[in-house]
Amino acid sequence: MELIHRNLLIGIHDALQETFFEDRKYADKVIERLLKANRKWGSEDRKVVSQIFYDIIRWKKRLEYYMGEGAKPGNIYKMILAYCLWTKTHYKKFEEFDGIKNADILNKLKKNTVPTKAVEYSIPEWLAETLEKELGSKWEREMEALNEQAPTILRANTLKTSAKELVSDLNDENVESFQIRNYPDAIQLAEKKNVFLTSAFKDGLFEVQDASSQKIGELLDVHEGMRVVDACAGAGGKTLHLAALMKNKGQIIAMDIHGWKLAELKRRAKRAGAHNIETREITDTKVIKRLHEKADRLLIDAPCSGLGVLKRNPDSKWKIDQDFIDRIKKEQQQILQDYSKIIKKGGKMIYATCSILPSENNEQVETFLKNNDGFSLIKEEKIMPSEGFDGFYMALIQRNT
Ligand SMILES: C[S@@+](CC[C@H](N)C(=O)[O-])C[C@H]1O[C@@H](n2cnc3c(N)ncnc32)[C@H](O)[C@@H]1O
Repeated sequence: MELIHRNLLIGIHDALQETFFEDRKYADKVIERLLKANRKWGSEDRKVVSQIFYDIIRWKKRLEYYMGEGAKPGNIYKMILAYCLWTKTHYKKFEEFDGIKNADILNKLKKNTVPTKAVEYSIPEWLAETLEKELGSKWEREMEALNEQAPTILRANTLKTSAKELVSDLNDENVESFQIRNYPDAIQLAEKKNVFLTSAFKDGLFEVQDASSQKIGELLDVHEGMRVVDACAGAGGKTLHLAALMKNKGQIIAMDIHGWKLAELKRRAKRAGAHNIETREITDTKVIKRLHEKADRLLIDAPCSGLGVLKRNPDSKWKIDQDFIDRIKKEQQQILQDYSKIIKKGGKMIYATCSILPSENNEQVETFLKNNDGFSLIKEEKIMPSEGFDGFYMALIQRNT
């Protein structure tokens, strides 16, 4: 890789500044805006900018060690230089690098050791402790996988097409992809491309959705004509999958505490041709109470630490802390308690997260089942990032009485 154009360097710098130091600025949105504002950059330039931007976010703590100081608004060019030296990225001697002592960085690199596991895997010290406590020695394998780039996976919208047809349609638009064994509607891109520009996307033939996430819809065992509640629907990644699995028949009630996410869901549903979705913002407890014992199926895709999807959102490891995880765990148990009442007797629900911590996953389900003897576990699945796709947990639970 080469970093030889000054405007790309400045772009990467500004995007990192925003992501690291501004509140509520998320890497995916920051890079999207940067690339949109620079339409004249060619596809190779875009690739270089995205890769260096995401790699530096991923490896921030390790780079801070090589720099000999923590990241701050005044030293991000030094961090970019440390990255170029570490990864042997070819760069020009830009004026922005003037005055930075290469030798100090190179000396650290030459030692070829790092002081702690947290530096090695580039995560906060508290997170290394939490991962070790919860996963034992296998946490290192998972963190190694989480520091890789995620593949781009699409879900063919079976209301309009099939995975096989989608591969062929995308091929006609110069996007190479292939089907994935054991994931009936998933296809993987051969290389990163902006698929949102394709007519296949505009025609609603697919959604970007990781392969692990696609397993959740399938596990819920929905059928045409059922009433299904998606209680934490967000912008509807899984709702749209459920609509396709139900062949647009029956009713899906998609809920969330954030109305703006549901508005985005509606836009996506229109593009996908999904007509059986109704959205309801959760403004008070009555919204839930009205649905008690009304649903055949319930999906709780709970808010979580997001530690299973760090490949995709590496900045979140710098934005969360142990307090956040402790708080979210309390919410997860409360959501399970309150929302499980929505299922009819004999109905089923899924509790899912994109976390790899047992305390957010099976331990939550164990606590719930201990306190609610009318429910029983049918099946659970833990997908770890080292298996290739995102880390996810899902438990299928039946309401008996
Ligand atoms: C993991 S995300 C959902 C992702 C979504 N299901 C998808 O597939 O795209 C969790 C969602 O739960 C929502 N949420 C947080 N607290 C909630 C609560 N108490 N009740 C319902 N939704 C909640 C968040 O706004 C967020 O959209």
